[in-house]
Amino acid sequence: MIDNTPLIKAVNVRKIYRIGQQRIAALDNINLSVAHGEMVAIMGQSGSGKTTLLNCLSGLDTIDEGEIAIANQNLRDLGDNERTKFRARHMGFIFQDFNLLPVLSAVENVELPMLVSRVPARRARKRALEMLDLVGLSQRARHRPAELSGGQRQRVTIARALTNEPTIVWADEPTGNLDSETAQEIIQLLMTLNQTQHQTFVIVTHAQEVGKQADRLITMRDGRIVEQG
Ligand SMILES: Nc1ncnc2c1ncn2[C@@H]1O[C@H](COP(=O)(O)OP(=O)(O)OP(=O)(O)O)[C@@H](O)[C@H]1O
Repeated sequence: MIDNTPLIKAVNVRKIYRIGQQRIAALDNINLSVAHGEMVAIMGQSGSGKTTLLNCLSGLDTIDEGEIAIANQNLRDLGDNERTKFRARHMGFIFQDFNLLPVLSAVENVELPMLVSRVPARRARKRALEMLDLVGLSQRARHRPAELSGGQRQRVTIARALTNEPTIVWADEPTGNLDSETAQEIIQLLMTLNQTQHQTFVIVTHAQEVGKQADRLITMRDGRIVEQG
């Protein structure tokens, strides 16, 4: 049977930040659906709510109104611990600043989420090496982050995000700390993973190139989606 349910569904989502008397509607009536295998870019000016949207969709942050369902699971129905487990099982994350552990080698960084999920050590090592191969870094498996270039570090982060075969990978400014040539390589890698592995990506970015190459571009302004091409 064909599964037509969207992988990500957000209905009338609002998120308010309160600082003293001030209320900021960081997300204002967001409605959004993302299908399995889509590559979606979220763009918009600084402060328009992109990171807030990513954090709310991924359950890192809570919402004030509306509903968010991921793979048919309403996030509201999960307690904190359950939400953490749900994230570990279904989601991978890529951030601008890589978030790699400096004392671990590339392969150890990549296998970490698997060891946390209690994958046996030998299997985790094998898969981590396969993932590093997939992102073109097999020759650097024993290097620590400080011994890698920015682009190579981001490849390690991407390999780590994909190890647990996540349903969705969220990326917040994945090329933000990279020069334009390296950024283009990373975008190309994400596109290839989207096409060959059918990996669903939701990417917050300022890079026009990502917006142009994604299946769909969502533009935000003042907490609202103003365009969903
Ligand atoms: N923890 C917080 N407390 C209060 N206000 C916040 C908080 N986080 C974000 N905001 C406000 O919410 C709005 C949306 O912020 P957000 O970080 O989502 O924007 P963004 O589009 O990701 O910006 P940038 O491109 O600069 O990263 C902004 O007005 C911001 O000042």
